[in-house]
Amino acid sequence: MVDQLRMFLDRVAAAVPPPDLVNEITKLAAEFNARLQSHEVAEYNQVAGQLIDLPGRAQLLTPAYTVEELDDQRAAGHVRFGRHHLGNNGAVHGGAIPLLFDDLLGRLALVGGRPKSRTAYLHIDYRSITPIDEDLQFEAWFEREEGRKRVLRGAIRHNERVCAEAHGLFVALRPGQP
Ligand SMILES: CCCCCCCCCCCC(=O)SCCNC(=O)CCNC(=O)[C@H](O)C(C)(C)COP(=O)(O)OP(=O)(O)OC[C@H]1O[C@@H](n2cnc3c(N)ncnc32)[C@H](O)[C@@H]1OP(=O)(O)O
Repeated sequence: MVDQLRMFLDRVAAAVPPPDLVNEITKLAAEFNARLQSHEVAEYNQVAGQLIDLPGRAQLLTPAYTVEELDDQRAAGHVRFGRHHLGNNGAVHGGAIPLLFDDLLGRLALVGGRPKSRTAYLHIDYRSITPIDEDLQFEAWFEREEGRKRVLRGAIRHNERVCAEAHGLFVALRPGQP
């Protein structure tokens, strides 16, 4: 379902459908929404975002990324941004790139039994165009840990070319801290 929804977003972004088809699809989408509404659960019971083996852990906000290597210091894998992530001229929207890094670095910050943390800052350097509809490689790693502070870095590459780099501080939450 999540794969189809991601594809739907890409199709909506790319298509210029005739009015009849727009009306038909709007009705179908309204029906899907109504059917799902009756199955809504509280945040802590939802599965979207918890399905760690699915691309982007089935979190629709996040680009579909797949972790292929993971230990308690480093993660690596690939990501593909779709048409609905387009900024312009074939380049990924500048706001979609921090989404990937926040999720990826935030996830690595948890590995190895570390307590939950929240992003205190996330700095992105846009080094070159990040293309949509291409398989891109990413890497994330720990720079250092000082008490509750975890400083992580990341990079996205298209083949050998660096597209974007990230530098983030994640602060481990105290017990009971939201
Ligand atoms: C299957 C599931 C997978 C799950 C995989 C899930 C991955 C998703 C990850 C997503 C993560 C997010 O997006 S989280 C959402 C976005 N972030 C937020 O909403 C956070 C909002 N901010 C906060 O809640 C707070 O400011 C905190 C928690 C970040 C920090 O507050 P605090 O706990 O009171 O700590 P505080 O004493 O202020 O700071 C602790 C230390 O960090 C330093 N520090 C704090 N903020 C900063 C800062 N911006 N820049 C520099 N340094 C800072 C302080 O100087 C201090 O250093 P020293 O004096 O000790 O040296």
